[in-house]
Amino acid sequence: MATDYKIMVQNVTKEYDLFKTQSEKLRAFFALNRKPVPHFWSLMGISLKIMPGETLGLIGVNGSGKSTLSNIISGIIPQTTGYVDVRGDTSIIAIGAGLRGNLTGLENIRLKALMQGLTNEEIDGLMDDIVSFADIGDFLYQPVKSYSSGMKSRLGFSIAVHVNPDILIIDEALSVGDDTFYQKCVDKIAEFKTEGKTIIFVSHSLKQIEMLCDRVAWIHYGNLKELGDTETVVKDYRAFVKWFKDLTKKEKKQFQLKMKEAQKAFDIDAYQASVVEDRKQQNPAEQNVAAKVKKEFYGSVISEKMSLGSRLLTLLVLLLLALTCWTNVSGHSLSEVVSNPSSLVHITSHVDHTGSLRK
Ligand SMILES: Nc1ncnc2c1ncn2[C@@H]1O[C@H](COP(=O)(O)OP(=O)(O)OP(=O)(O)O)[C@@H](O)[C@H]1O
Repeated sequence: MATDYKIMVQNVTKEYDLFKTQSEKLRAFFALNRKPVPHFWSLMGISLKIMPGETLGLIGVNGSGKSTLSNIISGIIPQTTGYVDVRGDTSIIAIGAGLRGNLTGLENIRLKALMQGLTNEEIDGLMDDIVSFADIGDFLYQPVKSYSSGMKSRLGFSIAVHVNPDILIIDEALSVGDDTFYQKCVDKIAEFKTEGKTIIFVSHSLKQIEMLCDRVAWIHYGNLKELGDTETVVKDYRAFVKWFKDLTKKEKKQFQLKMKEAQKAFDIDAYQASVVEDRKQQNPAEQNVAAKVKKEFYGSVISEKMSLGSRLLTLLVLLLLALTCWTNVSGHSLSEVVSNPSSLVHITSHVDHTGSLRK
């Protein structure tokens, strides 16, 4: 049944503005005439469903959008368009994901568990198990910023599997551990599978994918290239990797450039129009398709961009704030300044011998 899914992702896109510096970002924020900023579409319309108890693998070359998708599903970052329905609590394990560098391992355990909704008593009850699974010795009392990536992964994995999530998202976390820890994680994942939990498993290791996943989604430069049973998708992906490896250095560069250019040139309005057209063809009797699709695209997302009106309002508030501060410093009353703005340049306040501000 279509409603049986645990996770549904529909027409999900993710756009990044490519500012070179922070000051460029700030200038663009206050600019009233929007200069075109280079964009990059990390995801260009992903739709898929994940069933309860299923382990779905995410594969694809570096930068194809796997982490972006898993971060959107786990709620770490918002999508630009589209609908994401996650029916249950998620716990994401990526190398160091959600760990605070300045806090010790122990403090991180408590913080992450509290954020997952556990009480202090429940955390006390789990602490020994989490510590023993992570097995990082005295590093537990050190700030996480001093950890190696393997240690971060151990701690992150241990916390994530012990807070008992419905949905486990594992993003490359097994790639940095040693063999013993790797085996422990694989056993834990197998245990989760038998308990019927839903797992998203992101990995470059096709062997791990083949061993653990029921189905696989191949993400290819922001698109869902293939979704299907593990054997077929992994076979097709291997063929692509072989094809790519056989290219000359120049051809490889050209191919990558072409794919990245397509991600920069992606037209969200044209994509939306194509979704409307597909839907009309599939279901000619359906009414108000364009309006429905628009709602599905933007109904559940908060715009990350401010409208011109909001920017003008922010600018006005900041100016008023600056004026109030300056009026205060100048020692004049607000009504004086309003009736005679030039009084602002004549500061009447001074600091007396006790260090207090006097008018
Ligand atoms: N904050 C950001 N700003 C701009 N671009 C970003 C940002 N985060 C990710 N990207 C870009 O989005 C694309 C997808 O990145 P993502 O990390 O999802 O890929 P991935 O498939 O997980 O890669 P990998 O296998 O290397 O981990 C990349 O081209 C990346 O450079």
